[in-house]
Amino acid sequence: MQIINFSEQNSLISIYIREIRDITIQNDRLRFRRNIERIGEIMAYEISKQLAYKTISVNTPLDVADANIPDEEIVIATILRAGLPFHHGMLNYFDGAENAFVSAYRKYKETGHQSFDIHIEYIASPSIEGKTLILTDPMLATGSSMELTYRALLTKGNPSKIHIATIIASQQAIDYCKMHFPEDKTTIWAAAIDPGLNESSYIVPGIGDAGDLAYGAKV
Ligand SMILES: O=P(O)(O)OC[C@H]1O[C@H](OP(=O)(O)OP(=O)(O)O)[C@H](O)[C@@H]1O
Ligand SMILES: O=c1cc[nH]c(=O)[nH]1
Ligand SMILES: [Mg+2]
Repeated sequence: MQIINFSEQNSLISIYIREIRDITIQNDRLRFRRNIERIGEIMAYEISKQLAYKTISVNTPLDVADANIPDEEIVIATILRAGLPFHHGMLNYFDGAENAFVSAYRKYKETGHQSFDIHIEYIASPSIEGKTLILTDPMLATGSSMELTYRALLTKGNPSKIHIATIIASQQAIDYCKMHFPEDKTTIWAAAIDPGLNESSYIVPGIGDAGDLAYGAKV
């Protein structure tokens, strides 16, 4: 399984990650969502370099030219709700992709946010049989939401390739995904990989609650 950690090299992504993390900047929701979207755009471009391509002919006003276009059918899947701006960024670049949406959220069992189950209640997806599945979620904390989403999507077919795209992953979630996704056809793309999780399974240092930062607190 290939793991690509963008924080190992400096790029524009470092600026956007800084703004997403910084408590003096991250509460500007418009900027927060747009930064996530921008990372989605850059990541889509990086993923596009790993696709298979075929050559077609196009008629220009003057002659015929060769053009290389992806030879893979792409489905971009996201996990509601924090995944939406990230998904949108990917879709800005893979504008011809099909789309899948899965709701996975933490249902806390008690106050104190210590103990929770992950609930999946909604899935809207095309067939993913033989296609390239890009799973997008800005936070990969324990990795459970990503795994359960993947399992839910397997009811729609077996993808030929899987790209897990995230903004911040914990090292624990990377190790978890290595155990629960097919080794030979999965690549993980992370803008940053953080060392820890706190007792509420939030990534440390992380960013806080991505869904709340993007869309406001929920009750
Ligand atoms: O790796 P995990 O431990 O499963 O945690 C990560 C999940 O938590 C966040 O969603 P959240 O449950 O906060 O829902 P929200 O998008 O509605 O805020 C995030 O977007 C992931 O889906
Ligand atoms: O750190 C975390 C973990 C789960 N969900 C988030 O939004 N942030
Ligand atoms: Mg949340």
